[in-house]
Amino acid sequence: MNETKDTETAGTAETLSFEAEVSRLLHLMVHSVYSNKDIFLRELISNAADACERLRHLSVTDASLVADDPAFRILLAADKEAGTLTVADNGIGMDHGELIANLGTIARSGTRAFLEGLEKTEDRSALIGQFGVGFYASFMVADKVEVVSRRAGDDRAWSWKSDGLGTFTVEEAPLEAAPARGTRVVLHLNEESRDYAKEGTIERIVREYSAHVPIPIVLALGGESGGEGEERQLADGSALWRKPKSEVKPEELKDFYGHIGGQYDDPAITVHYRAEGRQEYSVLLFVPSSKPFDLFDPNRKGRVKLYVRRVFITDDAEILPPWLRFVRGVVDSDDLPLNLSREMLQNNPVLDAIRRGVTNRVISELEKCAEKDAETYAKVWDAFGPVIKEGIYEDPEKRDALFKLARFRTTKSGDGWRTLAEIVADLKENQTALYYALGDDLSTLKRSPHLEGYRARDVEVLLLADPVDAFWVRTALGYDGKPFQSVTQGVADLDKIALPEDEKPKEEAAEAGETASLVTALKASLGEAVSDVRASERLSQSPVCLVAPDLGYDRQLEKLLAQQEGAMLSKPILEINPRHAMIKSLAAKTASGDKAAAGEAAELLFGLARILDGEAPADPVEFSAKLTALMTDRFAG
Ligand SMILES: Nc1ncnc2c1ncn2[C@@H]1O[C@H](COP(=O)(O)OP(=O)(O)OP(=O)(O)O)[C@@H](O)[C@H]1O
Repeated sequence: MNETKDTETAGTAETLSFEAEVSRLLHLMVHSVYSNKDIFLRELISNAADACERLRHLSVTDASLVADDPAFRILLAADKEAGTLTVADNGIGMDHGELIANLGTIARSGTRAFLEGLEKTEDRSALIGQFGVGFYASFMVADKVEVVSRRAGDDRAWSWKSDGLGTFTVEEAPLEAAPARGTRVVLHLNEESRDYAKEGTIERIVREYSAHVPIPIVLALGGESGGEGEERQLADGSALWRKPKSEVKPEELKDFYGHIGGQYDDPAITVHYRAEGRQEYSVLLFVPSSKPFDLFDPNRKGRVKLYVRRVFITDDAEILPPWLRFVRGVVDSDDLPLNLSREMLQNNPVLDAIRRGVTNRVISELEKCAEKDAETYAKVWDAFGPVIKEGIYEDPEKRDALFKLARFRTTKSGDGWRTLAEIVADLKENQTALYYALGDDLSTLKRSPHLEGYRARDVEVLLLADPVDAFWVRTALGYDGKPFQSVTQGVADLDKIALPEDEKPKEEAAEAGETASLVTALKASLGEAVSDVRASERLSQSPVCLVAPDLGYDRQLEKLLAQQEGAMLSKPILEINPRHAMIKSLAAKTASGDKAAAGEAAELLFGLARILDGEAPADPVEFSAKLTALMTDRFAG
């Protein structure tokens, strides 16, 4: 942020610039990328409710903060004449520094990622509308926004103003013109948005999006904001999650999900229950149906809010493990103390029991969905599978349960998904391992030469293209007694699995003796570049491929570790296909004493194998010189 002035000066306004990314976001808002502008109000009401809940929590230890005005509420007021809409709360408020930091930069990682996502995606309309972008959404409907805020317990108030065009001003506000506590946001509606100054419109939007925020919402009738005028309550602020399941309607759940999840999609799974017994708590959680943008944010924080007897405590209690961080919602305990300290969050047996109970319940709800509603589950897996799989290696205790939930693309799945149980049920006779291929993307993986021999024998191979796959697959011992084995590592034990009759290679392999002389000649030529050269079982069409030694890591995993940790790549093994016509004649030539042929071909074969592995030949200049010479022989003259 580019502060032109950073001292707190009463009476004079400081003009500050928005952080560059906020300006980009505001530009999008002003040119309204959202087709549904109504959502701005939900964003402001959500902020107001959060501010009230944060103060309610602080007041547990300092009751004086709310002594003057103990009833939290959100007040909406519309003024048709002036074309303004006001959203006021008596929550925690913001001081000078907070106003600048919170309303001048982008605080949430999701919004930042949303912006990046928008720029990368061609089909913007599919993304827009599902995600809220917070306070800045105001600029879709307003050409000027004023915020006056007084932090609870402070004796100064501050005013923030902006037209959303690059800068904002902050100055001290006279106390008589500021709320006694909390924040007032006044939107000066633009020409096209005057409708939002009508009471009917406001009521409709609140009913649709915000009827279940846990703070009461009132509408001041006749444009009176904060005076003695008439008011109508639009929402009672009761805690939806505390109501018995049978009394809650699906629309109410969806509305609450919007508030708590910050998204506008429909939840795929709703988990609503009350735990009774040793610990008593209410749970209302949602599995979204689309991916939030900060799913892969490195801090991997969950978004489950912890309440104690309806008082919001924190969204930092890590109720669910990081691999369930996509779940949104509320857990409200009857037993925890209201003034939970940081230490207690970390070491509290009640909270630990809640964590265990809620995690197990979410897993079993996912299982239930997988069994009963494959279509919805496929959506959930599509969006969150890569995250759930993190649990396979982070939480060994949950591994079996997660293997049940896991779905895979395989050489036989097409666009569908296969479970490990299905794959195991279809193992071929004598197949002793579950084979997998690791890579960056599915379409390259599917065409990998390493799969040829497996395909020819109709052996199913898991295609693992998520970055997380490399990690769990090397720690998982196996499934149902079958180890996981990479198709690019070690000797492919394929000779024990029968080839279907009509798939048997029509041409016999080169004589073993001829192949052996070619192997020796290639080894001599390639020297230190490879750790070994050998005849391959796994190839049926391609002449060569590279594999990793039996011990150590799979080739893809090695590359990943080399990138991330600078680890050394081990020398690969070059496998040659003794049934390939070119290899056969090269072998025959070598065996009959033509040593030069193998020497000439070695560099080209090795280069080819590297290209098939997604790499450049070790010496691209040498490789292209040799290839050019060959092509000249073939095509010149
Ligand atoms: N009415 C308010 N009272 C107090 N603080 C507010 C208010 N509105 C916004 N803020 C502060 O400004 C910050 C930025 O708000 P914004 O709506 O852009 O994102 P956010 O609310 O943090 O996102 P999320 O809705 O995901 O929590 C908030 O985190 C909060 O600290």
